[in-house]
Parts: sequence; C-alpha cells; structure tokens
Amino acid sequence: MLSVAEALELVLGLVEPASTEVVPLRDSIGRTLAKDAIATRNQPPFSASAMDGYAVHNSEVRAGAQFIVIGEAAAGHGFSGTVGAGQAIRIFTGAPVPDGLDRILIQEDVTRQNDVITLSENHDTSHYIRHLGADFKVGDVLPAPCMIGPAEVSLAAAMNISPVTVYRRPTVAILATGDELVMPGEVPNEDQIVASNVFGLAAMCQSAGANPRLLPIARDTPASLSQAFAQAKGADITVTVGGASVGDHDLVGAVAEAHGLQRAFYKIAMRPGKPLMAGHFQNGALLGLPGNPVSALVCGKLFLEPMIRKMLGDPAPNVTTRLLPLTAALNANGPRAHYMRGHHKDQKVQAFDRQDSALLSVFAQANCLIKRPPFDPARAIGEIVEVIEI
Ligand SMILES: Nc1nc2c(c(=O)[nH]1)N[C@H]1C(S)=C(S)[C@@H](COP(=O)(O)OP(=O)(O)OC[C@H]3O[C@@H](n4cnc5c(N)ncnc54)[C@H](O)[C@@H]3O)O[C@H]1N2
Ligand code: MOO
Repeated sequence: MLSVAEALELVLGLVEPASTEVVPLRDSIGRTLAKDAIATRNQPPFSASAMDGYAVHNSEVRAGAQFIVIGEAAAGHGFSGTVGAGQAIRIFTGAPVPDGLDRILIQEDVTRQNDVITLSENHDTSHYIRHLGADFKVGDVLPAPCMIGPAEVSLAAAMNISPVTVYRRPTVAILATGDELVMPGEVPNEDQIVASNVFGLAAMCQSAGANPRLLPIARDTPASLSQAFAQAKGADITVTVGGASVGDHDLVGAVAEAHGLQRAFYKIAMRPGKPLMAGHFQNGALLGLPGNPVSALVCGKLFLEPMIRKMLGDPAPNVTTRLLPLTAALNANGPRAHYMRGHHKDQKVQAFDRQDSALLSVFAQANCLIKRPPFDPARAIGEIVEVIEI
C-alpha cells in the first residue's frame, strides 16, 4: 500500500495553482497575493512626530532651556512657517515635523506659561521623530505569493494599493453518498443516520479559502451517483464521502471511472483513511474519502486542505507538524501510519483512549493529531511525538 507521503505527492500532482483575478483590497482577506504589490508612496510621507509635545532644534536642548511657542502642527495640519532660534512649535502625534526642527520634547517634560515652555531637569533623551519612509518607501514590495491576513491587508492599504491580484478561489463539490444518510433537520428512519462529515469538510474548505458546494446526498445506486457526478461538473475538486471500501454497496470508484476518473491510487497505509482514492476527473481532480466521519475529516486535513492551498498559490501547501512530549504512554503502532486524535496543553500532548474513526465526539474534543509512523514502537511518557494542529 502507498505511504501517506507518496499519496500526498500524487494528490498534489492532480492540481495546479488556479488562475488569478483582480479584487478590491477589502475582498482579498484570506486570499494569496499572486502579483507583487508595490508601494506607491513613502510611509510616513514626511518626518512625523511620535509624541504629543513641542518640536524644537535639538542643538538648543538642555535642562532648563526656554522656548517661545510660535505655532502649532497637528495630524493632517502641518506648520509651514520658519522656526527661528529659541522658538518651538506645539506638535501632536502624527503631525509633520516643521522644516529644520529635529527634536520633540514630550509635554510631560515641560512646564508652560503663556507662550513660554521650560524644559525640566530629568527630561527624556529620545528625539521622537519617525523619519520619512521609515516604515516603507516608494517601490518597496509586499512579495507574492503571500497569504493576505490582517497585517498584509493593512500594509497594502497603507501602500495605497487597491485592487490586488490574487489566486481564484477553487470550487470544491462535496458529495455524501449512502442510503443510510439524511440531511440534518430531517427525520431519519430507524436504520438511518444524519450526514455529518460533509459539513465539516465544507467548513474546512471555506476556512482554507475555497468555495465549497454541498451537493444533494447520492444514494448507493449507479444512477444516483451518476446524477451527482453530473452536478459536480465544473468543480476544481470533487470530494466524495463514503462508498469507498470493498462492500457490495461501495460503488463510488466504479461509477467515477465510468465518468472519466483516471485513478492515481486507491488505498493507502493510513489509519484512519485506508480506502482513500484520488485521480484526474472531469477537468479537475477527485478525492474519494472514506465515509467514517473522523476518517473523512482527517483525510480532509491531510489531503484536501493541501490541494486547496496549492490551488491558492501556497508554495508550501503541506500540513506542518511540531514536536511535543507525551503525558501518557502509547502502544506500539501497526503497519499503517496512525493519525491519533490528541489534546495538547502547556506544550505537552496526550492521545485519547478511544480512537475509533466513527467518534465525532472525540474528534470535537481533540485539538491535534499525533502522527505515528508505521510500526512506531511503544512510546513512554516524556518521549517526543509529531503533532498536527487541527
Ligand atoms: N471488509 C472490510 N470492511 C471495511 C474495510 C476493509 O478494509 N475491509 N475498511 C474499513 C475502513 S478502514 C473504512 S474507513 C470504512 C470506509 O468505508 P466507506 O468509505 O465505504 O464508507 P461507508 O461504508 O459508506 O461508510 C462508513 C461509515 O461511515 C458512515 N458515513 C458515511 N458517510 C457519512 C457521512 N456523510 N456522514 C456521517 N457518516 C457517514 C456510514 O454510515 C458508515 O457507518 O470501511 C470499513 N470497512
Ligand atoms: O481507515 Mo478507516 O478510515 O480506519 O476507519
């Protein structure tokens, strides 16, 4: 059976970065910048005061020095006159520092009587001037690709860049399959359950930056699956859930092949997630996930999210891991890589006792997966394991 790393490489080979589009800056959050954003201005565009106080000539500053206040500079309202020897300008944070002045005395350090200020003995020695272009200069670059979060959108705004070029959001069609499934809110028969993991997968797609499209539940018949695949046309990635295993009613692979699936692989050495399949499909990619709720979500985290990130232009789309010590021992692992549901706290991690891939209640309590390689030996308290945030 294929290893997780081999399967991931094949899955990522099924998708390419999506085309780009130009969007207003306000709509760029969570997208990946596809073209360098280049500053069209200096920030600050003038030397600016960093404090409320008085602007003076630095050469005149000494304890007890007196200055006559001859004008005012506020944010948005500069002072345009000239300032002579022994003179000061009342100034506020963000205001342009008048020409020739090179020191701000903070107001806490002076006493003022009418228009005369006197500097105190133990005054602050900082100059409190933010020089022109100290943050960025015309031509400075916010380099692509980069994920646009609160910091990047603020920087692009300060650079006066709008609109920006970003990668198009990929569309992901998500298809639950099975005669036992009903939608949340419907009344299930005694032998039915509520479709659940597709909602988690849709949420995962959305927070990764894709547009999820939840299709109606397909029944375990070739006709129903065919109809669903027809509805998935146009999606960049079609995700099926369930019907992937070896049972008589597991028809997804066969029907997808009839619709043109060129299977890249089927089954991997992973737990949960053994019956994973993937391939080129309908001008896009198909990812066939196992039906067990936790299997589907773990495979979504490990395979679907990286596919989406690659399409969004992320040059390093794989999940990242970090190393943490165990607070409870682990049994030896079997022949499949095991992604155990775990909980980390205070830089230490522990696996849940119950690891059945049907247990959404355990998954909901987990905040990480503990990655165990095939045949990983038993691990004692304090040993270091690899952890993936979920
Ligand atoms: N003889 C064997 N049986 C099974 C094997 C095997 O190797 N030999 N593998 C097991 C493993 S591992 C998994 S994982 C499952 C995967 O099976 P399928 O992908 O065919 O999934 P289903 O049989 O359709 O469903 C499994 C389970 O999950 C429930 N389900 C399905 N879809 C949803 C949904 N959208 N929301 C919530 N729950 C869902 C379904 O009712 C079943 O209980 O096969 C094992 N069997
Ligand atoms: O591989 Mo299954 O997903 O172990 O439950």
